[in-house]
Amino acid sequence: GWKTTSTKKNFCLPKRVSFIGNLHQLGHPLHISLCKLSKEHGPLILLHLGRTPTVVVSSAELAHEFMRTHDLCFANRPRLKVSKFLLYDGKDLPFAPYGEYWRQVKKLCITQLLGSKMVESFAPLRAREVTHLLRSISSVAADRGVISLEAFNLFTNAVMCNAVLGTSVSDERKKLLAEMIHANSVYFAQLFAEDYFPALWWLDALLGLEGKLRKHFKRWDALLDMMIEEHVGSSQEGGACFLDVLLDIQKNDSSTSNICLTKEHIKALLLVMIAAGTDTSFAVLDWTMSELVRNPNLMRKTQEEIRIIANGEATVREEHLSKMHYLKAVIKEVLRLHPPSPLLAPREAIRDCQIHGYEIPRKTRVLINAWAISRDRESWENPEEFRPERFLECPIDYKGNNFEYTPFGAGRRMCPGMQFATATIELVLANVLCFFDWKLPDGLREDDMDMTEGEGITCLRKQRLLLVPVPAKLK
Ligand code: HEM
Repeated sequence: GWKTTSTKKNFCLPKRVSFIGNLHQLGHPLHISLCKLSKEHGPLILLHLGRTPTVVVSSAELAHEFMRTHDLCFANRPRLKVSKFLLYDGKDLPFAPYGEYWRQVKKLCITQLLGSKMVESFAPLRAREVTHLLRSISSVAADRGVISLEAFNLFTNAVMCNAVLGTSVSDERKKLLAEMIHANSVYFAQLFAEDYFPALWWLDALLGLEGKLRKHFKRWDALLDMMIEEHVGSSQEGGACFLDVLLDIQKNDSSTSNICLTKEHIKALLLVMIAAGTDTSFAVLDWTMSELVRNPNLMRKTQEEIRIIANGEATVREEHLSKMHYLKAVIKEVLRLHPPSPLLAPREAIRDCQIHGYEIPRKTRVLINAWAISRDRESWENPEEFRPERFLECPIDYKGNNFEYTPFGAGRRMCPGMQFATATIELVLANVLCFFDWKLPDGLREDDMDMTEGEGITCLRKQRLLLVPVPAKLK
């Protein structure tokens, strides 16, 4: 049960109805409804989601407690039904329980798969996919047509798949993957009865949810088998991809690691890499284009910087990016107002822990509302305003040391894909903004843009943005 400590601090408990607890108070999107609750009840609230006690953290100071001071205590993830079914029961990385397997694979990601050297080695691949995207935008522009930002989703997917599998993916497969990744995101946001009322595990089956999840998993499993088979049977161009590294470890050929990987581990890891890397990076592109089109002055300022630095070259290259301070500030501001994972990923207390005098028992689930924190008036001036300049004026960044701003999380469970993601995002934005001007389709005004968020664990716009690309007149 919940105890208060000697200082007798009581948790802020929104009034709850017996049995369902606070589930009825939660709306969509979850981070916004939790933000409203925390405004009413304080930055640390305890919800009873069914039988699962869940703490919601909504201030920078408390985020620091959970992800820095007591990070080890909260380094576990809850064992959710969706990860049991879709991620081969936690054989992935994001939902792997805290322990030796997680530690080894995380190390592998940081030092090899997603480390600086590997990210650099993918530069030609990023350049190739950017050229491919620029060509498809050009052909739309030549017909004075409209392009859906879905094209940018296929781009992030292509970069990720290429890095994972070492080969290009057909357009047809890209579309299939984009659809399956979106379905994952929706399943991860879904409330399954078993997660909140373990005794009611059968209810998910009765409601047909479990059947759908199983079917979805079977499609993934077959696709992953096929991708591995195709990879093993083909000769590779270029350097090592993620799958090569994993297969080497499986054969025990690698001297750098002593993890024991089964085929299921490999499939789980491929699945999360492809999914975690695609949707989140696309979300940043989606919101950046939306915010810039809505703020034409900022769009102009961003383009001016890029065009001066690119200085008439045929493409913007990675060497140019380090000088593009305003573009980097735009991306930071997008990650502040629209963090792709607004509640980070759920954590679970490994043991009892005391935070600010509150006793938090083992197994309590923890949600860090990064969305609410990066819009908190305590930390940010005019937080609702899209103003990239704020990042030119302050040294705050997303590397996990500023707890008022943690779009990639912080501590042991922090995202290992940050560098991979920013390299991709910066390059593609610099290019599409350099070579095209972007307008809304006829009849739509900036003020009419629908900025509502859609469903799913990754926060994307509800409506795909449609834009008219116009080739830029470069001097
Ligand atoms: C803009 C893009 C991205 C954002 C905003 C993002 C955000 C996040 C967040 C918030 C977490 C949870 C952190 C926590 O619990 O403290 C996470 C975890 C993770 N991300 Fe990312 N991510 C992005 C791109 C990527 C990419 C490109 C990859 C790799 C392919 C990736 C792989 C992972 C993995 C494997 C984890 C789990 C880490 C663990 O549990 O130890 N992410 N990410």
